[in-house]
Amino acid sequence: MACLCFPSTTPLPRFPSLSPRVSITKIFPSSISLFGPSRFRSHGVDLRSQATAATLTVDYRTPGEETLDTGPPRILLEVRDLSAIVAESRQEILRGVNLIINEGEVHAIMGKNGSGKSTFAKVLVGHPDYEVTGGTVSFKGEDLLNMEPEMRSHAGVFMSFQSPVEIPGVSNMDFLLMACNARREKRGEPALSPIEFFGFLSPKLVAVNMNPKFLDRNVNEGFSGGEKKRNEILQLAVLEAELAILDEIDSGLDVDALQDVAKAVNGLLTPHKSLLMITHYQRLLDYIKPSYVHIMEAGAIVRTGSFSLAKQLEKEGYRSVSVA
Ligand SMILES: Nc1ncnc2c1ncn2[C@@H]1O[C@H](COP(=O)(O)OP(=O)(O)OP(=O)(O)O)[C@@H](O)[C@H]1O
Repeated sequence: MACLCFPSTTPLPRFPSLSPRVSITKIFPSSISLFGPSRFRSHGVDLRSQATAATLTVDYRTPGEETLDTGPPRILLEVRDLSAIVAESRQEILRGVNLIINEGEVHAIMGKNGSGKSTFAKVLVGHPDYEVTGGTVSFKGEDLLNMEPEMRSHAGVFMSFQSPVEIPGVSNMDFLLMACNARREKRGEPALSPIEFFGFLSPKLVAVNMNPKFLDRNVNEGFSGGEKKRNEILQLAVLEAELAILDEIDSGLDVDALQDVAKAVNGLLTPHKSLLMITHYQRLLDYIKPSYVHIMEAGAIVRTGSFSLAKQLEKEGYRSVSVA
C-alpha cells in the first residue's frame, strides 16, 4: 500500500507498473484535480467534476471497493507464433498464430472452411490430436502449453466444441456438480453439496432458458443440436471460466435459441472474463459484440479489425479480406 499526494496542477498519473485493479480508498480534500477517463470514480462521484483543489491522497491496494483504471489492460491470453501439426499425419495446420486477448475483451475469429480455426481452439485446450511445434501460449501469465488439458480447464479455460460429446451413463447434474467442485477445489474453495449446488445452478438454468428436466438426463445424450449448445453455455456458467472459447456456438440454432444463447453468454461477461468466438456469420456478432474480429487464413491470423470487418466479409466475401 502506498500513499501519494499530488499538487493541484498535476494530472493524475497513470501507473503502468501497478495493477489496473488498484483502488482509491481515501481522498483528501474533497475536491481534486484529475485528468483521465470517465471511469475515474469514487463513491459514485466522477472525480473530474471536483477539479479545483490542492491535494489528492490515495491508498493503493488490491483489490478494493472502487476501481481506478490506471494502467494498460491486463493480458489474459498471449499467443506468440503458435505452430501445430496433426499428431498422427504430421500435417502442418497452424503456421504462426499471434493473438493477445485482454481481460474483458470479446474476440471473434472468422475464416474459410479449413483455415485452422477449430484446430487453433483445440490446441489451446490441449486436444491430443495435435502437437505443438513452435511458439508460446501464456494464460494469466502461466505457460498454458505446459499444462495438461484438465489443468487448463482448472486454470479457467473453457471450450465449447462444435459437436459437444455425449456421455452415456453420467447425468448432467452429476457431471456439472463434479466439474464445478473440481474447479472450486483448485481455487481453494469448499465443495458445494448437491443442495447448495442446485441453488447455485438454478439462476443459471433460467439464464440459458433451460428446462431443469435436462439435469436428470445423461450429458448431451439425445439432446437436439440447440439443446447441446445451451448445455455447453450452462457448463460455462457453472465453471465460471475466465476465457471461454466458443466454436461455432451459433451453428444449428434457430433464431430464438441463438438469442437465448447470446443473452446467456453476454450475461456471463464481466470486466475480467473474456470470450473467443469462432463463427462464420455476422449474425452471432450482432448479438455478442466483439471487441476485435480476426481473419484466419492458412493457419495464421492475417487480418484484425473491428466489427466492420465482419460486415465487410458478409457483404463482399472472403476475397475482400484475404491476403493470399
Ligand atoms: N485431426 C485431424 N486429422 C486430420 N486433419 C485434420 C485434423 N484436424 C484438422 N485437420 C485438417 O486441418 C485443416 C483445418 O481444420 P479446422 O477444423 O481447424 O478448420 P476450420 O477453419 O475450423 O474449418 P471449418 O470452418 O470448416 O470448421 C483442415 O484441412 C482439416 O481437414
